[in-house]
Amino acid sequence: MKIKFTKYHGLGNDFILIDNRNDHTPCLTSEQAMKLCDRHFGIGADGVIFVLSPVGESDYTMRIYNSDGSEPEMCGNGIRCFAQFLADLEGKENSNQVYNIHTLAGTIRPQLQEENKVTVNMGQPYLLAQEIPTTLASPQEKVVNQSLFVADQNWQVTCVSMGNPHCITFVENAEAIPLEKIGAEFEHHSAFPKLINTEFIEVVQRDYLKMRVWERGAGITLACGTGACASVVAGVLNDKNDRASTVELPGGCLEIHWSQEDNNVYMTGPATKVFSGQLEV
Ligand SMILES: N[C@@H](CCC[C@H](N)C(=O)O)C(=O)O
Repeated sequence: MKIKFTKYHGLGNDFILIDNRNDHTPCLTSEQAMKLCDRHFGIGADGVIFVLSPVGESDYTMRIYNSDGSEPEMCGNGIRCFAQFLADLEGKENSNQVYNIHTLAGTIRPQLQEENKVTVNMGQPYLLAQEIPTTLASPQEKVVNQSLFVADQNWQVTCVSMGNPHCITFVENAEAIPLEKIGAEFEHHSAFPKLINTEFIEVVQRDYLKMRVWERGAGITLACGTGACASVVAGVLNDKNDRASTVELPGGCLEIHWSQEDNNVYMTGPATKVFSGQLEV
């Protein structure tokens, strides 16, 4: 079977996009997706994203596999690439088109902006322990600045779900965190039944954060959109940063705003096409 694909990235968080608009289910298995993500034996990517037919009132459905073949509920950089891919497919590049995208985290609304940027209404953050999910507090409590023992030391963590789960730690120097050594230990900690994405945040000033991330199912990546949103929410809960903050990631900057008016989190950042090709599976 021959399948066309296009590769995009959002600040170096890279994805293989597949036009699957006529189907309800992905045309590749999770094992096939995992092979395509391999940086030596495949195309190389942090995930594979499928544009599927709509569910309910939505325009399209997004499904994604991480590079290890697991399926997350949502992907922030991925949904900007998804919107840009749709704009390219539909010839809407220079419009302010809004798409209603059905995801496993509910309906998410990306809007095209100028210069390949996309603003996404990422919806409301989930803060209760049962919603993350985590056993770090009783089900109806929030996990804010709570102690977690990982890799032989105590970390003060805050947990936020943007549809997918995040554990955020504020540190003096994000660069100094040995992510490659400790990231997997956070991801697989027994306090997180669905595993966890882990962010380390250095507050440079109240509206500017530096972030490094270990993603569930993908390891260290150059950027994580849901992680940047969750980190700004965590910073507000800990009175570390403003509701509107720039988050600098290894791959570049995202603008995040947790709106006081509607409680939704808005993310603005680029989505860049890399190349197109054809697979034979
Ligand atoms: N890179 C993404 C998040 C992708 C999903 C994540 N690895 C998970 O398993 O939850 C983003 O930009 O949000």
